[in-house]
Amino acid sequence: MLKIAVPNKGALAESAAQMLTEAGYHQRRNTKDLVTLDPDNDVEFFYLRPRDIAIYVGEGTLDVGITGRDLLLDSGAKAAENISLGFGASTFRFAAPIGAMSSIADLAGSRIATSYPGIVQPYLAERGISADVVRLDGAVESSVRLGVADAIADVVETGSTLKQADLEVFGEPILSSEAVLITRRDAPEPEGFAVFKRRIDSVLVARTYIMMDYDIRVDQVERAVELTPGIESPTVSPLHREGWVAVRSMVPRDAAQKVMDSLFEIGARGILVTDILACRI
Ligand SMILES: Nc1ncnc2c1ncn2[C@@H]1O[C@H](COP(=O)(O)OP(=O)(O)OP(=O)(O)O)[C@@H](O)[C@H]1O
Ligand SMILES: O=P(O)(O)OC[C@H]1O[C@H](OP(=O)(O)OP(=O)(O)O)[C@H](O)[C@@H]1O
Ligand SMILES: [Mg+2]
Repeated sequence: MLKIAVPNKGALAESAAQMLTEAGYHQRRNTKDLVTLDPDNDVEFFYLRPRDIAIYVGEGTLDVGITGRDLLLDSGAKAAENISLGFGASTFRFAAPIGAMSSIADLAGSRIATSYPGIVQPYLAERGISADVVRLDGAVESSVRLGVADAIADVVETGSTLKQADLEVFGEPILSSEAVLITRRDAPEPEGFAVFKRRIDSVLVARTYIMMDYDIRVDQVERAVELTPGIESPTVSPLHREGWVAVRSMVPRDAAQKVMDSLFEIGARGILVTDILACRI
């Protein structure tokens, strides 16, 4: 049975559970549940702190995990990223009081508060910057005002927490993070992982693409198909009306409106877009 670690709370928990539900897995009913068995799919889910998930997977106690790329790197665990999951996006950045620092060289000799010393320490060492890293559990933005640090390195999503603390980012982003699927590094693929991965891949495809149907004159099919090449190749079916065909093709969701405009301009009619609920590509 495949053992899968899922964030029990925090920024990634809800989206992870949603993705697993879309992939056809049974998720816990109560947010206090620690474990859920899904015997129909031969998997077991363990709800853990996102920060601890890479440790369990790296040790081989659990086969697969969903966590943040930043948490994976910070842990130093023997786990590797398998697929990025397209949610929980954030950047990891240095910040300091407005006007105080403008490049990472300004960090030399300073105190830097962070919950991610496993990322910050090697980052500074590689650049030959010597600074004191102060490890805090959370609410790192308050540390400068409270006098325990001169700068911070933390997760930034909207930037509103930094703003509230009168801090501003400086230097290049240390890292771009998002939720990732992880497995043990340098280990054989766990039994059942291929099916699990295919199901997750399918959710990603179903979210990224829509299905587009339209009718077009035969003499315009080649131009239309260039606009909607699909993944393999579009389906072209005859229509009862002489000289016309029906085309069905998958189109990236974010391009759908533009593609419809272009199709309409070359004479396509009855252009319909539908969501893909599930798929195997
Ligand atoms: N707005 C956000 N705030 C915090 N983390 C975010 C945000 N957006 C995405 N993430 C990602 O979520 C993960 C951190 O999750 P979470 O905040 O639950 O962990 P934590 O900070 O260690 O735990 P907690 O906040 O419960 O103490 C990281 O991978 C981070 O990049
Ligand atoms: O850029 P923003 O949209 O403001 O989001 C980033 C903030 O959110 C997170 O904190 P979280 O709520 O996880 O609390 P924590 O600091 O206690 O972990 C993160 O640590 C930042 O503080
Ligand atoms: Mg947090």
